[in-house]
Amino acid sequence: MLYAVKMDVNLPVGMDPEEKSDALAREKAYSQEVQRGGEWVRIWRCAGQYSNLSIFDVSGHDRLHEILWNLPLFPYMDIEITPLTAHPSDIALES
Ligand SMILES: O=C(O)CC1=CCC(=O)O1
Repeated sequence: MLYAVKMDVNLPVGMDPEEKSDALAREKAYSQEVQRGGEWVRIWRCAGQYSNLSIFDVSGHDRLHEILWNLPLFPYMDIEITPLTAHPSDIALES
């Protein structure tokens, strides 16, 4: 199943700099590991926001939840999930 996921990151203003850089490094490593596995298809920065918009291709809700729950920055995120289905006007689906 395909999902569009928007993650808004809200790091605490007074976060310890070492804790912050450690969390960011772990976030990147974890994200890239899931990307290399093929389930995290793309990630974009939302221009002008500390947010990303990502596409996931996973087995279902439970697997998506597991991936997101394990993000090191999960405690600092607001997450909006949109399950995707085929659009009848998508020329990519023409045969
Ligand atoms: O958008 C961000 O900076 C948060 C994030 C999610 C995965 C990643 O590598 O960074």
